[in-house]
Amino acid sequence: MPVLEVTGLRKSYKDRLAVDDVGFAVGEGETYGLLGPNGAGKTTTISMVVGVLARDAGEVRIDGRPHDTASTSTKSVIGYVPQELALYPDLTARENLRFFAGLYGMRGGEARRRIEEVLTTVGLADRAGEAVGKYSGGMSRRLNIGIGLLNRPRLLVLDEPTAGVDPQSRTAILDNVRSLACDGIAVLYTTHYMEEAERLCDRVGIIDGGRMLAEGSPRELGAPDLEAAFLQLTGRALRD
Ligand SMILES: Nc1ncnc2c1ncn2[C@@H]1O[C@H](COP(=O)(O)OP(=O)(O)OP(=O)(O)O)[C@@H](O)[C@H]1O
Repeated sequence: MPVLEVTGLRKSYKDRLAVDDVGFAVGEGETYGLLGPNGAGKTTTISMVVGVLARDAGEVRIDGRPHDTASTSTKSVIGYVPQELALYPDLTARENLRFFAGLYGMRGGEARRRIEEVLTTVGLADRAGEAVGKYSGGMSRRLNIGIGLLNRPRLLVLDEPTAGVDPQSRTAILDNVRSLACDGIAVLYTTHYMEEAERLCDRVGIIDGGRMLAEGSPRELGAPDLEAAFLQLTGRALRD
């Protein structure tokens, strides 16, 4: 059974149909990339998957259980890393993690241990005592991923985690995602970097105008690469 199963997802903003009959599944240890240009419907899709946005139609199942904005038991197994950073700049990385651990109901020794584990995972252990306001964009994003990992999610959802970050952090983030998938976490992430999706994803879904145009492994879709596949499917270059 897949960790995440999405069927017939639909969402309109007033009269604009942003997501139209989108479906896909992500299994344990699998990395699934949702690929598409700006405005394709990626953020709307994953917002409904994590349950921060109500859908108009369709179904989301986590480990076979129905999931929506009101589901607390399934929400607790999802780690969500939004595009917008939600960090307190005056607090250190460790203090930020402590705050979010508290929101997850983690306390005392359990919280302290998990925070140190997460800091090591995202490669910030030696900078954990610094105020986050002094962090680079890439380091902040890594901390955001750390927050998403605090409650040991079964499904980690990342919205454009490498957009606008320095090359060193980009590599660190990609290595992180790879090793999380090796640990059995299902990873769903959005990107418009074709080359990154080719390197990282077991499967990708190409979305445009709110519709899933094609789905498969990068090799299956490669014509000869994903960039060309997108061009073939839509008649447009991805980054125009
Ligand atoms: N809150 C909103 N109100 C009205 N329209 C919206 C809203 N959010 C998104 N849209 C529209 O819905 C469509 C899909 O947007 P969405 O943000 O899901 O795309 P995206 O693929 O994530 O793009 P990006 O890469 O720019 O984040 C776009 O046409 C967008 O303008």
